Amino acid sequence: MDDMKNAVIELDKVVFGWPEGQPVLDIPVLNIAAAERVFVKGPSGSGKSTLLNLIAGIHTPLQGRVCVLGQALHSQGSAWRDNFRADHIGLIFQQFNLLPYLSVLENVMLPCRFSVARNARATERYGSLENAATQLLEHLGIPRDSLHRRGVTRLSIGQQQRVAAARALIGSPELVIADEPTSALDSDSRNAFLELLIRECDLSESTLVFVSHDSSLETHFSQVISLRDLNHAKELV
Ligand SMILES: Nc1ncnc2c1ncn2[C@@H]1O[C@H](COP(=O)(O)OP(=O)(O)OP(=O)(O)O)[C@@H](O)[C@H]1O
Repeated sequence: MDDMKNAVIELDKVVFGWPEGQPVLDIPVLNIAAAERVFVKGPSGSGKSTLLNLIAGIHTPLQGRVCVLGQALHSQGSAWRDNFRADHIGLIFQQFNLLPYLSVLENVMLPCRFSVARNARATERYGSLENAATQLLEHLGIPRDSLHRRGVTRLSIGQQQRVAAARALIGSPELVIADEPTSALDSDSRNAFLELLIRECDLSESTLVFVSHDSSLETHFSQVISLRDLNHAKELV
């Protein structure tokens, strides 16, 4: 029971399938505790992104319970889940999803425009939103002045990925979810990026759930989940 109290993510008898298809996920149980660094691995098509989308409340299950930070996402409507995600979850996507018409700083500050709670946490910790974004970018290796006011399209892929990480981390969300954010990088850059990401998650006490098909990254994490083992959906086993 103590584990459950401490759980940031709890999945119970979760089944998810696309309309008119067989279930792609059938997960009897998954508990992830606060402050864990979780690596989710599995072959292409095994449902890694789908699992992340369930945890983020982007999708809801056909059956079962998905609880995040003690909230039952499966029984809430999409507007509630959108607000919950904005307040509590930082997302890093494979394609980064930065807004091309905004500067680096504006992209990083964006989540705080949609969440009073994250805005308040960022401002409290760093004095102002702009200072929060500036500090985070510097921690992640994007130096001030030269780059911060630039449009994001004028950055390298590695730099864009760090901007995406700063955007996910601003306002210290309790949960950071990253979907293959290192796939465009060489292995040295992957390791350097991961070390920075984990250090920042430690500083903001965020739980990290990180998906990759690159098993060499496993050593950075406190918990490794294999979708082959976790997922009982028949066609994927
Ligand atoms: N929008 C969609 N509509 C229908 N089927 C989908 C959709 N998105 C994904 N799928 C299917 O769901 C299954 C799981 O996909 P998912 O993207 O979660 O896998 P993944 O493990 O993240 O793959 P990859 O490593 O290639 O990104 C796959 O069979 C995929 O074809």
